[in-house]
Amino acid sequence: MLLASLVFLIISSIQAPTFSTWLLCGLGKAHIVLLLVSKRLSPEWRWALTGILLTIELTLLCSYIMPTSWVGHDEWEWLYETLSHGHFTIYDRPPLLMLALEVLLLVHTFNSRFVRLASPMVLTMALSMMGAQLWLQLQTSSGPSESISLWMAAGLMLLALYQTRPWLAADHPGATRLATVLALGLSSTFMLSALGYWHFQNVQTQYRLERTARQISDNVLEHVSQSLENHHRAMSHLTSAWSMLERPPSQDQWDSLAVNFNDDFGYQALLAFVSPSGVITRVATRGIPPRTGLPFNQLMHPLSGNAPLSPGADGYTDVIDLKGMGPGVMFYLPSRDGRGVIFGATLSVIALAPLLSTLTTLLGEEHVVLNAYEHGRQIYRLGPAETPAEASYCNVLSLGQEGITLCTTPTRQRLAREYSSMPDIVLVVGLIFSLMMFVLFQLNRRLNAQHMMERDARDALEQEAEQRRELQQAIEWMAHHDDLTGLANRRHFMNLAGTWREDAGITLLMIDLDHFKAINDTLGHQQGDHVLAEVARALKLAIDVHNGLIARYGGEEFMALVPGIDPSSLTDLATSLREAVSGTGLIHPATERPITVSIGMATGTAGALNGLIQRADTALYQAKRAGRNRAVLSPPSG
Ligand SMILES: Nc1nc2c(ncn2[C@@H]2O[C@H](COP(=O)(O)OP(=O)(O)OP(=O)(O)O)[C@@H](O)[C@H]2O)c(=O)[nH]1
Repeated sequence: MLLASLVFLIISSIQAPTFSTWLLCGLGKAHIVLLLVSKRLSPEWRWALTGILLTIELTLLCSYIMPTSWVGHDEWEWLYETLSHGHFTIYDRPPLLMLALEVLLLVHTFNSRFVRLASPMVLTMALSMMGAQLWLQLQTSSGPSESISLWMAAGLMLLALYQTRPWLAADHPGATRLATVLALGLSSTFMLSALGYWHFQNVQTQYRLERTARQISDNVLEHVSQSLENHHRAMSHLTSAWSMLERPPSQDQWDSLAVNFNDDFGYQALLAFVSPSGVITRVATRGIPPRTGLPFNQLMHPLSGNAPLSPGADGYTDVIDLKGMGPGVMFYLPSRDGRGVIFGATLSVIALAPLLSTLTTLLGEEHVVLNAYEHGRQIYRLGPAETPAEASYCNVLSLGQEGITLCTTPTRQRLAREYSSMPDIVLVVGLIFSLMMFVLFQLNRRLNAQHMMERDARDALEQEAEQRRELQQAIEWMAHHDDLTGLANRRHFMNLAGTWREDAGITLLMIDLDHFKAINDTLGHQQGDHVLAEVARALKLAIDVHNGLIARYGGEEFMALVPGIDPSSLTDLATSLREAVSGTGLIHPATERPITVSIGMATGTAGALNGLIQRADTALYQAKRAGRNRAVLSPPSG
């Protein structure tokens, strides 16, 4: 793709009609070569070369968008002509669209992050600019220069495709693509508006220029026509004067009237009085030796076919060669005596060059060039030595029998002055803005995606932490409790009891299910577990009433601790526990009566817990021995 792009640019630069096209192609080729060798270059060199190219392109671009109040056309012209040794003028700049695209593509090579973000928009811009270039060229006349800019546009377009390749190759999930398309749509609308505005303004400028050119041309025509009319009127007066004399003017009369007349009209080459036979009898000349006789007959020669002194008619020639005075026209007005007999005619020769040179100041001020044509043949050129632009406007001047065509063409300087750089500024700013807009959209989308990812990751992390916390709690609970009954285990019980004040009076109870083995044996181990769990739940409820602690001591045996050592309340306590167990509704399979527990109790202080356990255990043993389903209080220790 890169090579194809290079080929297109080489073709266009070989045939480049102007230095600007050649320069633009050259910059494009340098850009491609830079891309080709960039991997072998050190970063410093790459940056330096890119910087040089970019400086040149930006300088060219600035010549479009810098207000002329900052840097005038003359300064730009001087800069370019100096740099290009006179090849290049400010009025022959590279096509703006192509130049803007090339700058974008070059900027595109700078930063890989920017490349990824801006790629789709650069590609869209390349497509739009190529389309716009093509459309503009179809609108205007086609010629070799147009086809060359098409080659150039195609080359730059391929270059843009190449540079957006990483983005095109990347795998985009559907949502991302949709977001990109939306961002592209919005940014492209903005960009196309800028392009549209630019084109509209250019068309307006073109209309304005055509109007101005027509106006200048009309002014020129009016100026010349006015001069000729004045001349003709004056000549009629002169002729009338001879008619009033009813004879040809004497030398004195000629000198007093005709010579002054000749001096008044600077563009008049010769004024003469001609006898009916065609011989010049009186003459006043400007630039032609004041002689009478043959030389002027030569001038008169073309008149012979026109019957110059035909009675009653004013006459004039076509534009003729005035032998050494360039092209010109002869006018002649016959004079008649009182009887209407022509006794001679006044002949005036107007040379075109002096006549049109009266326009020098006007043309110079307006910066236009004047060309005069007769039958399509250029016969005269006047105006500043500046290069004329293509646009010109023509009017026909009635001079002689056929008239001549006067065409005014504004110079390029004039066009440059008429052009406002505002459309170009709007276009370039619009392009940059739409690109930035797209990048911002993309950045925003990325940030959103990143934000969502971060939020998801944070949620997942929090969830995991919560799970860990729950697991930790479960582990801790399991470490401190019996999982079958949910009661504290023996160690936890001991730890909790250790927190009680040592001198607090307490009662320790050892509670054991009666004939539990038989339950297991008869109903099964699972049912035995159920019984254990139900009894534990009932015992806990009963112990909680007394703000005590209860734990599973092991097997079918429970251990409880309640504050207080009052013997009467101990009996109530034991009774409430036994009732709680029988209240579960569980029936012992062997006796077919509610299940029962035996309880051993010991009172003392919390500080002597181990001794209390031992004494309560002994009391429990005694309760079992005494027939079960009862409570025995251990006698107070020693
Ligand atoms: N289902 C079940 N049985 C258990 C569990 N722990 C211990 N046992 C059983 O409990 C029974 C205890 O039996 P013994 O020590 O003979 O006592 P007993 O049958 O209750 O008779 P006395 O205590 O003398 O009234 C044994 O059969 C144990 O297997 C348990 O977690 N689940």
